[in-house]
Amino acid sequence: MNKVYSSPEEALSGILHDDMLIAAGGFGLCGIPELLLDAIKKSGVKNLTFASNNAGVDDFGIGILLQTKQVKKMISSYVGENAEFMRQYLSGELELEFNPQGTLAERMRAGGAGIPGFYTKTGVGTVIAEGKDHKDFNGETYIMEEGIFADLSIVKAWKADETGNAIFRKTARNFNLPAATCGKICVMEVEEIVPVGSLDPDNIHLPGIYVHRVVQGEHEKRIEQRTVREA
Ligand SMILES: CC(=O)CC(=O)O
Repeated sequence: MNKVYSSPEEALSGILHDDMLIAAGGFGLCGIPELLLDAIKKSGVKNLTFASNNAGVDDFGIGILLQTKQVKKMISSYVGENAEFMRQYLSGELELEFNPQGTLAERMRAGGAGIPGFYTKTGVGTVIAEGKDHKDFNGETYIMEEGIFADLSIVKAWKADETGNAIFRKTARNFNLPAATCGKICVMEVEEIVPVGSLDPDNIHLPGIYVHRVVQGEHEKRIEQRTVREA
């Protein structure tokens, strides 16, 4: 089955609609599915909820969709370094569901594994715990967190074969992996698409069975060069 699409717009065709919950990979500014985000921006879909560790910066990552007011709600753990995010949140335009970072990763992993909820000690006694089910296990109190079941996953891999067996690079691996598994459909942009059989099966981080569509992405090195140029 050929999963390779010729453009980010093609890779998302027939999938996007208003009010979607989208799980997006990326950590800091690495491993961001930037071309797919750009295609979502161009599509004009709105009232989106994103589950993503961060909301990018003003002109990169999910930040570009905040500028166009296409995002209704963020489910995130780190929301710094984005002035428009701060403005929209403080003015009440943007909803925010704040999660401890490990809880967010586990919520995505749980959704990908079909697990609707789990108990964690993280957040007990803080605002995070307000309104959540509390339960004691072995004399310790835990709170229940819900798995994330997204309509769509968008992720960025370093290398993948044409069937979506993927390898992520360094820090870009942490959120891309669970984000990829918790959506009904996973669209992946890849820095380098290689022929089936050329990746060592022992080195695959994400089996292609989770990935529905693949599209050629750009090299992160380009971003490093831009950052150096702008510094
Ligand atoms: C510090 C972080 O959580 C990194 C990020 O911006 O995603």
